Amino acid sequence: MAKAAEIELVALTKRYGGVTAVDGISLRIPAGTYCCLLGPSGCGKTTTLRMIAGHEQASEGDIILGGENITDLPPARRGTAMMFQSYALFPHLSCLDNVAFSLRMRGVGKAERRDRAAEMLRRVEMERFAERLPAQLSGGQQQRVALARALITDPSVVLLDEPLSALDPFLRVRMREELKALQERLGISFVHVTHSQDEAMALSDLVVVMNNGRIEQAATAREVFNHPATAFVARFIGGHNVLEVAPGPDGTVLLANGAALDGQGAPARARHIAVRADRMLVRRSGAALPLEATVRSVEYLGATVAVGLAVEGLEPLSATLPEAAFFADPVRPGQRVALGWRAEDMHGIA
Ligand SMILES: Nc1ncnc2c1ncn2[C@@H]1O[C@H](COP(=O)(O)OP(=O)(O)OP(=O)(O)O)[C@@H](O)[C@H]1O
Repeated sequence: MAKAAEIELVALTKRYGGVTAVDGISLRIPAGTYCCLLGPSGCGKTTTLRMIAGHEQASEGDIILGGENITDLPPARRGTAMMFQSYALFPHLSCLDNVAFSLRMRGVGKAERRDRAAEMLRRVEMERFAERLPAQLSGGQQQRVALARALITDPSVVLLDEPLSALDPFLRVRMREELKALQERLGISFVHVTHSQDEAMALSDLVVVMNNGRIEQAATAREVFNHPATAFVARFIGGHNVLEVAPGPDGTVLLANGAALDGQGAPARARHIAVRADRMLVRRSGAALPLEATVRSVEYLGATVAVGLAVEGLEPLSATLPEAAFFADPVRPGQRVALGWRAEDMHGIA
């Protein structure tokens, strides 16, 4: 087994002509970490992954793996292995031969290749399918074979480019659990590119939120959710209301519609505040809360109910209420309500 190793990206940059796809990012991924690169389309996550894999040459900066500078090494000599979005299995090769393929390229003899490939298939619980062709497998099974193929070179890091996006929602959640369990069992790092917030939150020890070729925040999922570092992160991660604010008199903050709030929880230099949707307080109109809102929408989600709210002069807001709390005193679209939040639930963002 390869040893788990720390990855460090140092001021890593990629330019394509005039386009800066990755803009001087620095990041440390400790050995044995499940790390998700999360961000909207075009933010540079795939380019970052491809630079770590060696499929893309860095324009500037360094990639250090286990203390070794691998920036200019060819892909096969880096100690990384990539699993592609479409799995890229060879359609004319059996599962076993697909898994053994890179060993053949390395000149490993046939008997050893087959033994090692069979062992790898066993590890992903696919040994029964060894002689099948990829087209004779389900999406989830193909993914396991692709994983076995990535793992056979004994990498210290597995790189996964949107590995779950081709799967239906049920299978996606199941394979997500499998990926996490496998990573924990192997003890090596997985670096996984996704644009799905749920996926990143569910899997990651380390969530790296990217935007415009830069890292907006790199932290645990809980830290990102509870203390989003920027307004972009708070909006992108979802589940938050993000509002512009300006400093008001006597330590208050002013919302864009002029309403003054107790500024506790928002530092004086905060330009935005974020409040989790599940921390919003929605009461009967006239209750002692600072805002009056109109209910725009009510969406029943099972465990919770999402209430869309409009406050004059502010961006649309949302509140997530536990099912029982909502139905104890339900509101309907068009209804006026009082709205607010506890000062300690308001998070200031510079
Ligand atoms: N080969 C290329 N030539 C020119 N520009 C490129 C090339 N590859 C990527 N880019 C640009 O670099 C930027 C980052 O692309 P990248 O594929 O890394 O984004 P991404 O975050 O992975 O997006 P997606 O989720 O859509 O795959 C984009 O603006 C993209 O258009």
